[in-house]
Amino acid sequence: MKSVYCLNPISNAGMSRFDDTYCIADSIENADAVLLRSASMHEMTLPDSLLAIGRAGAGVNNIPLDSCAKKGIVVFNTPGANANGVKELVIAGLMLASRDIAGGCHWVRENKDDPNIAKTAEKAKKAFAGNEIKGKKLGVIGLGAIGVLVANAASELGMEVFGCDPYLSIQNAVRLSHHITIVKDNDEIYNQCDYITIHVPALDSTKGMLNKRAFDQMKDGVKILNFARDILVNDADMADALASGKVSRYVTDFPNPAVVNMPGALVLPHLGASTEESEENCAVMAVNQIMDYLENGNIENSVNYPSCSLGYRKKASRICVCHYNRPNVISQLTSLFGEAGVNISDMVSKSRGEYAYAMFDVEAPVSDEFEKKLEAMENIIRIRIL
Ligand SMILES: NC(=O)C1=CN([C@@H]2O[C@H](COP(=O)(O)OP(=O)(O)OC[C@H]3O[C@@H](n4cnc5c(N)ncnc54)[C@H](O)[C@@H]3O)[C@@H](O)[C@H]2O)C=CC1
Ligand SMILES: O=C(O)C(=O)COP(=O)(O)O
Repeated sequence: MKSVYCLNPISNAGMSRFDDTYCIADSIENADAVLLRSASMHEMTLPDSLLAIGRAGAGVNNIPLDSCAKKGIVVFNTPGANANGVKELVIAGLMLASRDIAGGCHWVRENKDDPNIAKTAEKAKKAFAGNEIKGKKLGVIGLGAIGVLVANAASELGMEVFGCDPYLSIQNAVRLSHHITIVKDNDEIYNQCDYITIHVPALDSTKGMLNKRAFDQMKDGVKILNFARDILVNDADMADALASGKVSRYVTDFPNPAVVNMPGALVLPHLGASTEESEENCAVMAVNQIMDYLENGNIENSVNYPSCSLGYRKKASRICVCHYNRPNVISQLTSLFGEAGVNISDMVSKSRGEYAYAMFDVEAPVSDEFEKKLEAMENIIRIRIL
């Protein structure tokens, strides 16, 4: 029986795919797999039993990817599965930044006991007037699953859209509307856009990228949207930019003690992916990937190991090897197979940075002694015999 532990509630659309060879554990101890959304795993002690982590979502800055790789724990995410949910909220964010919808609603609530509210509203409304987004320039930083959808939707709404992504993938490039202007660096976006929305992962290289240097290049009164991660924006510099009027609105999906106290900031409680549809899509994708890894050893959409597949397991045994990406590992493995008289009927080997993964289908079951020999080899992180 394989044991799965959930650190966050995961949609039943995904959980119901687990058959009776799985149990949902109430502790991480002895778990084979963990499923989660935004819970942080950085301070957790992970059991030796843990083989896989499935992030039902895109961002993986809540998971210690490298220390997991070193323990042979494969971490998966669900690319694109919640992108439409986020796109729709970003479009709402553009409206919230342009029209004082929040201020207007607040005024109505505050005046709810006024019997003449209909008449008073007609006088009060001028305080909440705004601008239209049509014809304005939008800069999209990061043209991944979400950025492309936001760029295309904003263009459909009549905005002039500029996008920047130094690592733009071919798949995303072909999804991008031909109305979008691709620029070479973010400075071109900072210089000319009325609205800027950021859709990059939280990495050491992107942390604090929207800072004083960036704000100084922007147009006065620029509106910033952050539905990616709070640490992408330098909060102290944002507070100054809002106070000086350089930034006229900051719409963010990430409350923290600094941002909730900034006048001009409109803060949502991380709602981007909180739609029934996104929760279902992410859960189904995460569970499918975890089941395929636990049952067949196949890796799809991992963020710390390469993609690697031999399809469904049909032979007597499948040997799956997490190892360091160093010379000679595969030849040493295949020599050991040869010495033990184990015939390989199919194999695949892939690498990703410092780590690599290999799978061997063999004709006959292998002994415990053979497994121990494989485990004892240099540069081997984990051996799994299925
Ligand atoms: N508010 C919410 O609920 C959600 C937030 N997110 C956040 O949004 C981020 C993006 O999500 P997806 O679009 O699905 O991911 P993705 O991986 O499809 O796209 C990220 C894009 O950023 C690009 N990129 C990386 N560094 C860059 C840089 N310095 N400048 C410009 N582009 C750069 C990459 O090349 C990639 O195309 C996630 O990492 C996550 O932090 C994702 C889903 C929900
Ligand atoms: O997928 C992401 O990166 C998100 O930020 C969504 O997070 P959530 O699953 O809503 O906790």
